[in-house]
Parts: sequence; structure tokens; C-alpha cells
Amino acid sequence: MAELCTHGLSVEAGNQRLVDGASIRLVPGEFVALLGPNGAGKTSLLRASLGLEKKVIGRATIDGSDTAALSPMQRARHIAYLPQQRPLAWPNTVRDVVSLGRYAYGAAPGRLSAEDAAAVDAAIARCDLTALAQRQTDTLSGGELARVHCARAFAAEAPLLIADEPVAALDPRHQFRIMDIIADFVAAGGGALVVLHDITLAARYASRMIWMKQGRIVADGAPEETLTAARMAEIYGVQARVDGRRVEIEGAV
Ligand SMILES: Nc1ncnc2c1ncn2[C@@H]1O[C@H](COP(=O)(O)OP(=O)(O)OP(=O)(O)O)[C@@H](O)[C@H]1O
Repeated sequence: MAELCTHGLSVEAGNQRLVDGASIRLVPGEFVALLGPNGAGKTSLLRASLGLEKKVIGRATIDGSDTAALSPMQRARHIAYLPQQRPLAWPNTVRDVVSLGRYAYGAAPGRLSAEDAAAVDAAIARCDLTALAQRQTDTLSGGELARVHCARAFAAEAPLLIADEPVAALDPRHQFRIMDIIADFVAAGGGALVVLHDITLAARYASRMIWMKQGRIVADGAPEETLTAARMAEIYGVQARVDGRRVEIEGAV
């Protein structure tokens, strides 16, 4: 079974500790929301778990192997990463951009095996992009482009997905569409670790919530256990009304 683990992972930059002793685990069948205020260290933790940060203490492993020791191709076969910054080098067709996700198998746009092409078509269909497959990416709306980035991640057919704020700047309907696509991936046997700032959305979809503050993980568990008014005050400094998975933010504390 695919398993991503960090064991007491810390990340440093200069004299600052961005992540402090974080231990997390992600396996298929889980939809995990990673939560915390701006600057809490969420992106640094994700990058370190993928072996992409330099000054790291502790271990991050995929199926027992240190992620930092894996080649980018090996890593990409285990885990798809949708970063917060998602630049496109140049405008291209949707299908060609999604094809870049087959990098893990040595493929490139215009050089796809039958298996690569099938994976690209499946990712395009999964993200509801079939009608847009030949469109240039610079003609797409923000919501459509967000689905292209998801499809590119899914094209690798990795069992695990890490997505850093995949619904940022999307309207509510498009947020739900992206979250539904990730939920479908999990229902089909994948495991997803997703950074979200929208607690309502996180509570609706996540099977587990990991809460971070000032580089530390302060809670990790089911929404029913970890989503409380006290935690909302502790983590975000807001007053909230919580009823099961329902949360209503009333204002700053
Ligand atoms: N290379 C670096 N050098 C110095 N400080 C850094 C570096 N990278 C990140 N930081 C700082 O570390 C802190 C954590 O950043 P990080 O991006 O991990 O937080 P985050 O929780 O993902 O925030 P956001 O929700 O705003 O994206 C921030 O204060 C950031 O300025």
C-alpha cells in the first residue's frame, strides 16, 4: 500500500524553524485537509515531505524509502504534487499540458505511448475537460484552468495526491467541482492531502484534519473530534459556532 510518512520533520531557513517536529501519515482512502493560518508552515511541510526542502531534520518516506533520495521520476510515480504556484511555461493545448503529467513515465507531449494516451484521456475525462481538450490554455477561465492542473496531476496515475490550495481564487461552484474531483479520486482508492483555507469546505469533504500553528501540528483527527470552537480560536483567532461538521465564523476573537 502507498504510504507517505514524516517522522519528527523540521524545516529550517536561516535561523528560523518553519516546521517543528511534524509527524504525519497519508494512505489511500483518506481525504486529509491540512489547515492553519498564513505562514503556519503548511507549504514547507508539504515540500519537505516530498524531499524538496534542503535544510531538513527528521525523515520523510514513501513506502519506507526516503523521499529526498528518490529521483523526480520515481517520486512522481508515487505521489502527484499540485503546488500553490502553478505557472505554465507557455500557452499550449489542454491535452498537451495534461500530457506533461506523464513525465513520470518518460513521456512528453507528442511522444505518448498508447498507455500514456489512455491515462491522459482518462484524466481529461475525470476533470470534465473533454470538450476543452484542444483549447489553448491561455483562453481558459480560472476555474477551467484549475481543472487542467488537476488533470495534469491525475495523468501520472500516482496513488497519492498532495494539493496546495487547489481551490484558491475559485468561485463556490468551481470550488465544489474541484473538491468533488478530489473526492472521486479518493473514492476510487487514492489518498489526498489538501491545503485548504475554507474550513466549511474542509469539514464537508475531509475524513481527517491536520491543524498547524507556528510550524507545529497541534491536532490530527476526524473533523468530529478536532473541529471545535476552541480550536478555531486557537488556530485562527476567530470566534466560531461549531455543530458537528457545520462551522459558522462569527468574527475575530
Ligand atoms: N526560504 C525561506 N526563507 C525564509 N523564510 C521562509 C522561507 N520559506 C518560507 N519561509 C517562511 O516560513 C513561514 C512558513 O511559510 P509557508 O509557506 O510554509 O506557510 P503556509 O502555512 O503555507 O502559508 P500560506 O497559507 O500563507 O501559504 C512563512 O513565514 C514564510 O515567510
